[in-house]
Amino acid sequence: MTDHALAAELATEAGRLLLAVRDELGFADARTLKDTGDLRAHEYLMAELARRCPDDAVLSEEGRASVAGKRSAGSSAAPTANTALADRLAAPRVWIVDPLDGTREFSEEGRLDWAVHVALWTGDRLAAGAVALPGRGVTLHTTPTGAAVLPTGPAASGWTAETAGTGGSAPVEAEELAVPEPADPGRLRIAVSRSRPPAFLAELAERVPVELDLVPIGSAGAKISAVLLGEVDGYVHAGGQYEWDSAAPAAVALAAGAHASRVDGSPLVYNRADPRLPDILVCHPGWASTLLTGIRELSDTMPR
Ligand SMILES: Nc1ncnc2c1ncn2[C@@H]1O[C@H](COP(=O)(O)O)[C@@H](OP(=O)(O)O)[C@H]1O
Ligand SMILES: [Mg+2]
Repeated sequence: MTDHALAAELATEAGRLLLAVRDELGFADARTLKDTGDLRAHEYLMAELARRCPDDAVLSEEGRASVAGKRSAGSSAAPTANTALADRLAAPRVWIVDPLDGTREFSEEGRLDWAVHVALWTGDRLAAGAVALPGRGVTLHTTPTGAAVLPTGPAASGWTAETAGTGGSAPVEAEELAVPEPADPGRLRIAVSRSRPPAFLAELAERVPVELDLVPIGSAGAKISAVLLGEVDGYVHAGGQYEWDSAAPAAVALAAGAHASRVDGSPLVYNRADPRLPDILVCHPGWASTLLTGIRELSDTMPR
């Protein structure tokens, strides 16, 4: 099985577990639902990666020392820890996973904007990535030819008993994903955080020669997927985020021909000692310079 197929399988299966957690616990106690979802998906991904890629390092949001006291419903176990820092920094292959991105939206009944992220960093690049959108029944992922795909057809909602573990080919027909041109070149729809939209975007809207419509969506993975699916034209975030929030969706976005960078235009770099990666811009490449120039002019007021 290729790294791409493995990433897609693990993200999809973790997503199924998360749907089962929603069914099991319901929405009455949001805190328990969020913690249980975070930890069940984390434990599944850690166990599968340890079994199937025992020599690889892993960086998961929920494997940090700072979440060691967190417990899921019905379990007394602490989360499985990430690869030790020195070993991770020296590792040629590092899986960077967010077991549940958009935790808040996961805990809100009816919302589909949450995701599972599985990415592979190989020292200087994102070598593979998958973003499962379990509520929508799809997983966007990279392929060995350097493309990005969205599986389609009857089995698109996941891997079946027949297709899992049968040598790495995609389980269903796959539609190649190519970041679409904005539908209306005079008006860009920009996805932003529901809870922490960057304040500078209002000012950016005054400076760029197009109208900006801000579209609040939860989860970095769901927002970047929305760009690739043509539901919005870009994603701008600043003020705080971590490597696991963007690694997998950035891998898919780059493979789909999108621009994905820091908001100063520099490349997204992963597997650093400090996993903070506070800002990101994803859009069609044709709009990158307009947005980057507008953001650069605001740089005095940008959050650091
Ligand atoms: N200012 C900030 N500081 C730290 N993390 C942030 C952040 N803004 C967004 N994030 C993280 O980025 C992800 C997407 O956020 P949002 O939906 O607000 O756009 C969320 O991940 P998790 O849900 O995995 O915690 C959220 O915690
Ligand atoms: Mg996240």
